[in-house]
Amino acid sequence: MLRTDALTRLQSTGQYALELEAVSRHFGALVALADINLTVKAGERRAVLGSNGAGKTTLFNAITGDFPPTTGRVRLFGEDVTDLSIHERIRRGLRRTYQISLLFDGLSVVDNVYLACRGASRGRLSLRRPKPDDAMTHAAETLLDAVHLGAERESLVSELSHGQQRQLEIALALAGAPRFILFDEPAAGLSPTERSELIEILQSLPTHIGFIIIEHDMDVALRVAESVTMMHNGRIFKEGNPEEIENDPEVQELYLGGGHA
Ligand SMILES: Nc1ncnc2c1ncn2[C@@H]1O[C@H](COP(=O)(O)OP(=O)(O)OP(=O)(O)O)[C@@H](O)[C@H]1O
Repeated sequence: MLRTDALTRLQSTGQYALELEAVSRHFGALVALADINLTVKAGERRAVLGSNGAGKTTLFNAITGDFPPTTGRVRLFGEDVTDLSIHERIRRGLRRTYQISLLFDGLSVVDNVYLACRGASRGRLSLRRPKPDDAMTHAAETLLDAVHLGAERESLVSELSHGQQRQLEIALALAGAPRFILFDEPAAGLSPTERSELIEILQSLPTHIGFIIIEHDMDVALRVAESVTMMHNGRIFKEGNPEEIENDPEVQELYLGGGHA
């Protein structure tokens, strides 16, 4: 599962998975993102933290193309993708999970992942009925094991717990060889046990897959990330490793001690 060779190759080229250069996003008079400069190395795991309205989701939207930036450039693995569609960014290995569920409730767990694998493949428009030993079915099952849902393969999504549904969303994001994933608050609403499982799943992702995680749960964020970006009022106000961020007096004042829910 680990692709250390690929990771080493990427890192030795010094390639960035993501580069944001002077990215801003305005909604009318409101400046949701102001002059964001951010780089994330290939394979790096970064947490983006900040209070409500800090601009975290808008940042994700600018990266994916859901709401392109008002000004600035976005580069993915060295390629300028600012003017590319969401789908073209997905084809280049970018994935995202949302705060709201995008699962098909009436389908089985394995069918949800199968459809995601198929959607990410070249033959996605084929009407050919897949054979039972289809490589994509195998890929779907491998992904279910990676998110600890192998035993729930045939369950309907509607029968899963909230935590299991979040795990399934991670499996969907892993479909079709992603290179970089944006996780939007994957721990929201999880029980302590489900959080531990989530941490384990995120820590076990193949090492060549980098990610950014937006997370209000500091324990989850600081345990899965090696670097942290703090946002406030649409700006980056601090970057560091988890220990530096946790011990930073300004961060404690603004975020940890500031009554943030
Ligand atoms: N589509 C939109 N139209 C108008 N304003 C928006 C839109 N999306 C976000 N905003 C505003 O931009 C600012 C940043 O919002 P954003 O959702 O990015 O913050 P956030 O850090 O993700 O907050 P939260 O932690 O609550 O999800 C907020 O003031 C928000 O009201």
